[in-house]
Amino acid sequence: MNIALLPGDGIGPEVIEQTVKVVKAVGKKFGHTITFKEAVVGAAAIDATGNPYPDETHEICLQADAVLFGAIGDPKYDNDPKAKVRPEQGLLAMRKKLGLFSNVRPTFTFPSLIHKSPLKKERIEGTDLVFLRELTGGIYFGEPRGRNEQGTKAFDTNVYTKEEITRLARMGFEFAQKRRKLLTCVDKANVLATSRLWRETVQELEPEYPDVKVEYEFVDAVAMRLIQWPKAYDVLITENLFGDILTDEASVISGSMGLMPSASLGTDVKLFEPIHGSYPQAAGKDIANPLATVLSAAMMFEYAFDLKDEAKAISDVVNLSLAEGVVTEDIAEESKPSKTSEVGDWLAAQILK
Ligand SMILES: NC(=O)c1ccc[n+]([C@@H]2O[C@H](COP(=O)([O-])OP(=O)(O)OC[C@H]3O[C@@H](n4cnc5c(N)ncnc54)[C@H](O)[C@@H]3O)[C@@H](O)[C@H]2O)c1
Ligand SMILES: CC(C)[C@H](C(=O)O)[C@@H](O)C(=O)O
Ligand SMILES: [Mg+2]
Repeated sequence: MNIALLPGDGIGPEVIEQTVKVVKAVGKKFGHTITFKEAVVGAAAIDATGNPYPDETHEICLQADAVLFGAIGDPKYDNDPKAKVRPEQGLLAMRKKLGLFSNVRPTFTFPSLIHKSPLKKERIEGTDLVFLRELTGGIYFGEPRGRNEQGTKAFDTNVYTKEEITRLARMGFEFAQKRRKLLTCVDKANVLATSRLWRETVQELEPEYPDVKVEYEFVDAVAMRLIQWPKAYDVLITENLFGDILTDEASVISGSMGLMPSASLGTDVKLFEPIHGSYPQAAGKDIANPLATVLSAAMMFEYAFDLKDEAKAISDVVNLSLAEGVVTEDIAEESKPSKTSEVGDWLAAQILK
């Protein structure tokens, strides 16, 4: 297996480093030869080449069997709205050029962490839902975008084609068929033309999947119901921006942003990334939670290589680390939290035990 590593910025390199330890341990235990090739992306790539997603990085991704991505983003760009080149452009260009149209973002609870969520135990215990966030369309990419000549007016355009909606929705139906057979289409069809096309398209597909029950809900209502009664959901499909926002919200159910993994799937190579960002306040401090990225590697074994035992070996040791309290400060109890690097070492050692 040839894996491209894109650590990126902030805590990205630290969480990727721990994940590599875990992936290497899995390779050793199960007898896989795994090679890694590192490439720059984000602010690190701007510093090195002027381009947040250089051609060389793209080539390395295309040649890989899977990509592991850390995070991008740097306060020097976040605080300068006039910056012409931004790390986030690298992330978006990467998703677009690699054809990663579906970002699979599961939300689940960890038995030993239920009490870390600010939400009531009985509401969240047993939550098991998955968002399929459309990733290469919508307002993130629509044209025209920009400002008027005077710079006093700014605009973004939300665009979706039927084809873009159909391929994401079909994936949603297929996920639902393998799970609890409930699909929720999240939109704002009472206001937006794009959302009405989403609703219409999904309605047209319904007869092809008679075993799947489909519900249509407005995004504002889902924002509320998601934390009020998360167990009401199974598979949710939605556009790029709504999915971005709702999945950060959903991370509260599990207890920390540092826990939630994702898989970006599409037409070509598959990419695996935590849902969190570069958490600049923690960069270089060895305190960030590496588990979202480690669990993204579990998704890699499952989705890219169809190796379920290897994926389970990772999720099992993650659960063990949580139960035994070998965790970073965001989820640690009063006892001394472990460092990012200590969690990585512990997980790798456990896998090889
Ligand atoms: N996919 C990505 O690369 C991605 C995603 C989101 C944000 N960003 C970028 O990251 C930068 C920071 O953005 P932000 O502060 O809004 O989001 P963020 O996800 O980096 O951090 C938000 C908060 O979540 C928590 N958190 C995030 N990751 C954690 C981890 N591994 N362990 C423990 N706690 C964690 C922290 O409390 C943090 O303050 C920005 O430049 C933004 O553009 C990148
Ligand atoms: C950094 C940003 C462009 C990105 C997004 O909005 O997709 C992030 O929030 C994410 O969730 O991966
Ligand atoms: Mg986000």
